[in-house]
Amino acid sequence: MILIIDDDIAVRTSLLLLLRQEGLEASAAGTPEQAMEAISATRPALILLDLNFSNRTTGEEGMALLQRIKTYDHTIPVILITGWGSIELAVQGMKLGAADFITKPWSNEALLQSARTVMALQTKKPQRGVTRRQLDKDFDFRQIIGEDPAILQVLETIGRVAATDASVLITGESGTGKELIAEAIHQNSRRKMRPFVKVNLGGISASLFESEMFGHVRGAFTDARFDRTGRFELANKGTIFLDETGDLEPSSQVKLLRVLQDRTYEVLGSSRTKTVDVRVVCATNKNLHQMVADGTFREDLLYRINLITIHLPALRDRPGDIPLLVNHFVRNLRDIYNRPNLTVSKEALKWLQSLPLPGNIRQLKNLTERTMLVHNTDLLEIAHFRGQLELSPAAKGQLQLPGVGTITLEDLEVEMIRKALAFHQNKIARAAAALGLTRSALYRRLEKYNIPYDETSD
Ligand SMILES: Nc1ncnc2c1ncn2[C@@H]1O[C@H](COP(=O)(O)OP(=O)(O)OP(=O)(O)O)[C@@H](O)[C@H]1O
Repeated sequence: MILIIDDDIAVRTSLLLLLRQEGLEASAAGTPEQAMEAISATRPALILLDLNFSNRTTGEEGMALLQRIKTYDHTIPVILITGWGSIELAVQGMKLGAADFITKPWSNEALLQSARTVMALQTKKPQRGVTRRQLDKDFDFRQIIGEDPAILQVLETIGRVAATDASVLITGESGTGKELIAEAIHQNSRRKMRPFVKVNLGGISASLFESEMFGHVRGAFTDARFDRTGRFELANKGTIFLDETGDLEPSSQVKLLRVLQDRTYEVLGSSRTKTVDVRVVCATNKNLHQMVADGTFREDLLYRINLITIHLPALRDRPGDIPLLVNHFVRNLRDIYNRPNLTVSKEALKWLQSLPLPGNIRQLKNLTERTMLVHNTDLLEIAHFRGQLELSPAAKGQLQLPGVGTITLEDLEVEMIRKALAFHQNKIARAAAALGLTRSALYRRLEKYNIPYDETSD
């Protein structure tokens, strides 16, 4: 049962009608007392709460009621209804544990989508300790290689939320697989036969945002010689993947918020309002919470896009997956380049695990491909990879040497050895591999420079 709480009888009636028409059971309360009574009589599956309760528009009463509900039973999901002008109230409510918010005047599609999503998510509880085998039985994750517990948890979340329309925010460093995960969400959803439209928001200037996203009609502006279909229309019924969300300029953020809020937009140069039915998946390698604190990203937009957040670990935090990934890339390369006997030595796989790989999976993939293209041998060894790593732009870009005369070569060597030991938690073999030395060569230097080390760690 869905409980509608609003003191305005017109709102109560129209919401009751809307929900019942959709076959959803609903009842309504007009005062906080009635609401609490109804909640204690039957636990609702969802509450729709108008924050601008009573004639006062401060939202105080609504907020107090939200708090009462959450204290009584924090597991009941609450969707807030607020005026567009009082969106900060909704943000405050989200912090108090509301599941979502919609703005008045609401669009019926947006409201129903939100209500269904929130209720669907309620029925699916996170599972701990799922195995890769279990996940592969239930979902299609063929493209995603990985068995690290952090990745399995990511896959568990995707599996759980894919079937709902929940907006998903994917965070993680560059090259960790955000786009691949976005595709997997789409592939495992009921929208999979419909379009998956990727938009790089970082590449769209504020002046072009509307025409790119919503389209334009001929003559809408000087250069508009033809009609243009916007990305939202292309993605209708499917999924829109908004990459580099953190790079969106402030004036575009508010336009995006509007369409995500109401599921409606206007094509540039036309006064007709269009409705869109999309699932939204966003990705960024920026820290949006920090950006909100700095005032460069809208807090209401953040709440709108991150009903579910998925964080992808850096590759260096899941070194166990490196051999699996390399072998997967090699399998593909065998077919692509017709090198059926291509393999990577065990030692090389181990050595690759010791690299910091700031470019993550993309860097590993490129490194494997480059190494295999340059060396016409079937067995790829450490030396083959090392040569290519030194050439890698990621490694070169990182290298910032101190000024000439400020440090001796010996000092630099000592610093680098210490850094490698710290990075690999004093594991001599790993530190040596990362430095391009044999273990005995590293031991010699440790003795020479009097650097303390743990003999038992090797
Ligand atoms: N788990 C994985 N298994 C196999 N391949 C992967 C995996 N994760 C990423 N890749 C591959 O690594 C490359 C980079 O992945 P992707 O483009 O999804 O990263 P990203 O996080 O979106 O990067 P960016 O932030 O730079 O856009 C792609 O070629 C992708 O296919």
